[in-house]
Amino acid sequence: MSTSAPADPKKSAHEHAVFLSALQKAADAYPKPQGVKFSYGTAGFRTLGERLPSVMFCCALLAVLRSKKLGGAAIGVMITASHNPEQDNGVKLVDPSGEMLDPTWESHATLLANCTSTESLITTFIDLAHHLRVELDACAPSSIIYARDTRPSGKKLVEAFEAGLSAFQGLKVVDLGVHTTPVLHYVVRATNARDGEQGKPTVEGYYERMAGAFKTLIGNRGPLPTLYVDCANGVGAPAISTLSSYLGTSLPLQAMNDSTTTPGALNSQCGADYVKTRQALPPSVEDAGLLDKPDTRSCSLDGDADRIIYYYLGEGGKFRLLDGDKIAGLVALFLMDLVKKAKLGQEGGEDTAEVGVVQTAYANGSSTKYLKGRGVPVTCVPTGVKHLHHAAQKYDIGVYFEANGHGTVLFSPSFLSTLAVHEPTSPDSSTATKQLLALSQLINQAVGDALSDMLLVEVVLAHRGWTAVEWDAAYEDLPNRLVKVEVADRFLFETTDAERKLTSPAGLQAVLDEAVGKVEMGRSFVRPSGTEDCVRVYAEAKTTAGVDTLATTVSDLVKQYSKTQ
Ligand SMILES: CC(=O)N[C@H]1[C@@H](OP(=O)(O)O)O[C@H](CO)[C@@H](O)[C@@H]1O
Ligand SMILES: [Mg+2]
Repeated sequence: MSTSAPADPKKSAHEHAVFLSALQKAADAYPKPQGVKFSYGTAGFRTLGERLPSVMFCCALLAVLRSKKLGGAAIGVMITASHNPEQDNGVKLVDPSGEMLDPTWESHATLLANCTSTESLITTFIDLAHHLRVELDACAPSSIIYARDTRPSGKKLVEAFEAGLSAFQGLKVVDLGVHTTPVLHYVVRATNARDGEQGKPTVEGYYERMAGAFKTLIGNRGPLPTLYVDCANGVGAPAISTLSSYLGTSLPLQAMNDSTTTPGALNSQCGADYVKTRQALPPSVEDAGLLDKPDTRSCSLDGDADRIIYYYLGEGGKFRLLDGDKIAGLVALFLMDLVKKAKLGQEGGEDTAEVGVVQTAYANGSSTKYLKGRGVPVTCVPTGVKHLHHAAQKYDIGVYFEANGHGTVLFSPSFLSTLAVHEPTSPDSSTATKQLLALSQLINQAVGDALSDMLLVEVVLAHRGWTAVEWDAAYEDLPNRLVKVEVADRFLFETTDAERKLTSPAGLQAVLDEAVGKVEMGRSFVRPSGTEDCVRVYAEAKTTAGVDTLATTVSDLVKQYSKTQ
């Protein structure tokens, strides 16, 4: 197994035998359920919580392997199923930088999770370690940080995960307990950073850094009007309560849907996904009548608090959605103004930094037009945060958001170095430079984060002196529809051009183009979901009638072509 000669072969062989026996004993308690095929997708493993104990065990083995492979760097493990129903759960690994697991390791996770016996699991694991040239002995350091959300199945899944860890000697293990997904990503990133340059690697460090930067940015503009936060009855509820205590009076937060113990309440009739897909208020928020007061804004988090959607009631009590696209527009233009004011160029010249926005094909056409019309470079990438994150890293300041409210803003290391040594030539440029530095601390640099994004929106609104109404005035969304179509085999559907065109089934794209051409300002695309067993159809058009026709026509064509293959 080892490529280098062990110092004491006898001792080493003995240790290995002890390890194998411990692994076998632990694994026997977590057999793979029969008839289930697990797959590590965009968001890790995700299915009914009761099916996942064996997967959790495997994830412990893989996390240790990855940490040892990376010289003992801390690897994160998050147990959550985000916006999915309460009975679901899931698990994903987080790389040392706080980003999603390296995609080349996803197949290793799938391989381990599908082993049907303890023997095959152990053989597969040992072979994998050999193939990846990883030393499994206790001398090779390994460090794991894990957390879970509030789902009832979480506790048992943590036990299964810990059973996997227990087979190894000399691990450094940190159990953060019940926290949001972005907290876990932050702590992993900060733990692996040099000299605390990403903040203190603790939960307290996360809240302190964010709240401190917020107070700096708000200055004497506070206290802001109360913000109503729908917590989806998930882990966002305790997180909002903790954040509130750090914020003091600078931003009064009133939590709604904050019951984490009511059975079945999680993500039910509330939360960011509900609001975005239904384009309506959660019934509980409507009943509370809180938004009837003028200019009151509200937001919804998802079940693990990495997504956020804003909304308010406009003229005549009409529901108005402020989604990920609207957040990206608000934030990108604010950052561009700050970069300009900071005069980062030579001898007080103007901007040298590029602020870009990354979207997916789900971004509303009006948002893309709005950004491009204001000189903001826009990149379109396939669905999934890892694609957006990587594309955003190419800009000095990369703003990325999925329309559903998952996103963040990344500051490149070279841009941050420029800011750090910049010598402002005027009070305005000095203020803007300080504000950009504070923003880089406010905004989660590892992953989309509902709490940090919420504070970012509040900062921009306060600086602009805007309510939700002025923010919303940027552009009018084109009417749009998102439809799920159930087909026998969604993998028949293959895409190209950032998922905007189909290459299979043969001939379908040509008839789709024809259908789109018949509708004024029509746009539509079809792709297989990466997280659910369905094909998704997106359509938008100038009018509601047009978009309804287009969505129905395209869905019908999808059904028809899925049968003719
Ligand atoms: C249209 C849509 O909202 N798709 C979601 C959904 O992906 P699908 O591959 O479409 O199932 O879940 C992903 C993971 O949470 C998220 O990144 C993505 O935005
Ligand atoms: Mg989520």
